[in-house]
Amino acid sequence: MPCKLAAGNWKMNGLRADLEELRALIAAQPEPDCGVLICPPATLLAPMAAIADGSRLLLGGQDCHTGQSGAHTGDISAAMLADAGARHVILGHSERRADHGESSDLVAAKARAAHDAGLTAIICVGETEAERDAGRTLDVVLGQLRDSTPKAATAANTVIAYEPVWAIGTGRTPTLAQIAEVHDALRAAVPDAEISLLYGGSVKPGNAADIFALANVDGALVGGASLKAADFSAIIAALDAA
Ligand SMILES: O=C[C@H](O)COP(=O)(O)O
Repeated sequence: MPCKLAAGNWKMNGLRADLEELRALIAAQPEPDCGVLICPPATLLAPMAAIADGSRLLLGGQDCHTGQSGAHTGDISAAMLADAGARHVILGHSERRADHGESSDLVAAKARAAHDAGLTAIICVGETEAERDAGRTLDVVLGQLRDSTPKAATAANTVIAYEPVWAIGTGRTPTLAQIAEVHDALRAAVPDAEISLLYGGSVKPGNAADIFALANVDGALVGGASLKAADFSAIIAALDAA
């Protein structure tokens, strides 16, 4: 059975003052049944690792380079993330595909680097609104899955996150039937049937339970609602109850 995971992506948000939210989250959810992961900006990984020491909270990065070291100014490697306390890394988020022109081939190379460093790669896929309107959702999502996922991916080293681009940060979510259609197709296509499938895109305390009730949704990749301990804690509780 795939592992349940509530993953928070802080994106380019968070200063040291915001570490209080992490302390509050650990206090609110000391013994979650599901995996709980926070992916902060790289600047907060080490202080978060110190706070999370002895708790069940997992930490992750938001991107990594394809190499483990070298002359790549401004980049960060999977080995560095692991050294700072990360167990996971988000790869191929639509914001990186759009802002940095990342291709699925590059995402696959980054995923191999993550695996080599012992990290679990959270590989993101998702269609734009124009692609959905053109009836291309499954073609786009399954194509990204095929091209972004290393052949050696297993449930032990890979998680897939379905994030419709038009639902990210907009307050709009697909219908439950639309989420189910994509997740059912992903389940049939992943190289290991035990790989966890996360939904992401405007997940909030108010809609989490309905999304988590879907058969092939094993958790969520949460942006805005992961920044506040109270909201993310409610989403974790909904996943534990599903
Ligand atoms: O990585 C998280 C997703 O992009 C979702 O962000 P959101 O929950 O703010 O819509």
